[in-house]
Amino acid sequence: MDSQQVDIDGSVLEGGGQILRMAVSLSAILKIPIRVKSIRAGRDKPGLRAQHLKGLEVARDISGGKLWGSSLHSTEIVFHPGHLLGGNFSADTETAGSVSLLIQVILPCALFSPSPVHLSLRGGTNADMAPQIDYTVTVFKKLLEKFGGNFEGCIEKRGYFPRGGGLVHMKIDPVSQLCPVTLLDLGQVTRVWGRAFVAGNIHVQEAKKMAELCQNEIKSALGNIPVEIIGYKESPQQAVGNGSGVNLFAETSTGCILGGSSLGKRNLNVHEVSSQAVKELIDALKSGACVDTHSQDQVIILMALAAGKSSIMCGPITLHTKTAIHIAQILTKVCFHIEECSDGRSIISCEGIGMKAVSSSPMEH
Ligand SMILES: Nc1ncnc2c1ncn2[C@@H]1O[C@H](COP(=O)(O)OP(=O)(O)OP(=O)(O)O)[C@@H](O)[C@H]1O
Repeated sequence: MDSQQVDIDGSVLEGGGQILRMAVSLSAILKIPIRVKSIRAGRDKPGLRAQHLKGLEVARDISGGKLWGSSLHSTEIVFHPGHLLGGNFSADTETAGSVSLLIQVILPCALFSPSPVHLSLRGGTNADMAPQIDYTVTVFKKLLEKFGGNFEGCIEKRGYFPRGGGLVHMKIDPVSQLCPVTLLDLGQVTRVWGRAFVAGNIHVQEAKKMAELCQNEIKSALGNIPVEIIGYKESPQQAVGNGSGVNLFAETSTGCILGGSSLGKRNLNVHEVSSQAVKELIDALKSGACVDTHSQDQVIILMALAAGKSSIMCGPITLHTKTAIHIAQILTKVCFHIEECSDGRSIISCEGIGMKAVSSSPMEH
């Protein structure tokens, strides 16, 4: 290991799990040993939760690295990466801990592995405070494709709070380099689609009602464009436990894709669940930003690693995005610029480092 160990403060800005995920991914890709302290100090229950722990363990394995301090509730870890590997990897959060957040830490590593990476990930597929898996395989996938990356995702089983138990398979193809992306014009909305789902002991009529409500609200907000929201019940073979929610997506004439989503909760009725998702989507579209508030922080790592200048029109910069930029700047030394427009939007740009994948690995997993 020739680089010096870098200290990362997990309490800065958002102070959540994203700091750990980004730091570990970049550490593995750039082969920079790190120590992350004060992990999730900004959260009610600081330290590693199952989802963070399992993500770390796969990052360790995919990078042939060494990990110290990785136990539940630990607030400090040391990670020394080795060489990235292709092959098969699996993780199980054993809770409703989000599969999408496992993907957030593993996928960037897999992009720079010497051969395809196959993942089998168990946990919550549609969990709160995280991308629903539908968002990852639709919105994030399309954005990743713009950077020249790709993956195939297969949702074999869905899992909800509190049991989890969902199962997602992914195949991630390595890139030689990521290409930079310019997204400055939202264009016109050309199509909205989505799904309202229920599973377990919730009646299919709830899903159908949510779909109808979303369809009507979107039509009245956006006018005469194709809108197709389906409502259905997951079969018992396709889902573990009870759950419900909505995932909406909009595509525009300039190739942008934005999402809005919500999850059913005991104290929310179908009107509230559908309105939440519609509001998220319509607010994002009305802001004129080319990415929604959630993708905003998720593309930062791709921008930093791409070969050349990326510029993306965003809405007001979120704390998650500021945090992602902070970590990317420490580890890649890339300088991000934020240009504030008079209408409240912001353009994030940076000259990425042009990270190259290694062409062969000493040992496959
Ligand atoms: N509804 C949503 N749709 C898409 N992405 C989401 C959604 N909600 C949250 N995210 C994304 O999930 C990630 C959550 O990061 P955060 O630091 O809060 O992680 P965490 O691991 O859940 O940790 P913690 O429990 O410490 O908050 C961010 O990338 C955020 O953009």
